[in-house]
Amino acid sequence: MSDTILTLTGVQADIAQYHILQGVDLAVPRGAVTMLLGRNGVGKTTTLRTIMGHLVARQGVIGFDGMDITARATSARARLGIGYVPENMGIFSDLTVEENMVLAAVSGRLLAERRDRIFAAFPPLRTFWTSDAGTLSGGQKQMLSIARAMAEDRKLYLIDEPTKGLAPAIISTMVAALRELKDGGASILLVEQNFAVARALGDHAAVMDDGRIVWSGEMSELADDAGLQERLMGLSMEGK
Ligand SMILES: Nc1ncnc2c1ncn2[C@@H]1O[C@H](COP(=O)(O)OP(=O)(O)OP(=O)(O)O)[C@@H](O)[C@H]1O
Repeated sequence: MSDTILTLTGVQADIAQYHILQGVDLAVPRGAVTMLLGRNGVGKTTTLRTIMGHLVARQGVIGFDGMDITARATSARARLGIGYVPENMGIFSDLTVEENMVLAAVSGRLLAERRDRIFAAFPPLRTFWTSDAGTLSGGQKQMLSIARAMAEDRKLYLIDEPTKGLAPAIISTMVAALRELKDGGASILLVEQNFAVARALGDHAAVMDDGRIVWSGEMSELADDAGLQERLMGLSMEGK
């Protein structure tokens, strides 16, 4: 079994007439957290969407767990074990928390053991289990969206800005839950603007600029080098 679960080689993708991904080369190690970092608008979300198949790569190869998935449908990628937590959360407001979870389980059943693990990671979901998801707070919705990705065992989680707009206390809950997911052996590719969160969770980092990966290495190396952070990501990431 290769140590790398996902590889992107020269991946290019367009949104309408715009050439957004301009040749992304990325290797995501198995059983670790890789942070995908970079300034606003450089193509991080587009990279996740292209890996999931919501956008079609017009050039390049996406390899997952030893297979070429470049031409596979999104549903096939999900069946192979890729879970995606989009930034806009992708939850159903009119359904209860429980119904949202059951729908997320491919088998249509949520195992009790898995449900208990999710309750342990996100206690508010137990409290609001029978409430409509639309009535949850922003942080609780974010928890539900990550919990939905955990409804089945995934080989790889793609998670887009899970702490965006959350209060500091909720950010710690989110970090603890993501750490638990990581400790369970999951491979995670995580887009994050909060550098403290990136530092706390990341094993590896890849930095994007203008539709390409411009740096990759150990998260600790980037975290310890303020000059490198400034050069790669600008002052906006500093001190966060
Ligand atoms: N539907 C769209 N139509 C046109 N351009 C788009 C569309 N969606 C994204 N873009 C553009 O594609 C580029 C990459 O966007 P993307 O969302 O991938 O960036 P990002 O790195 O995730 O940024 P952020 O950190 O701000 O979320 C941006 O310039 C954005 O304006």
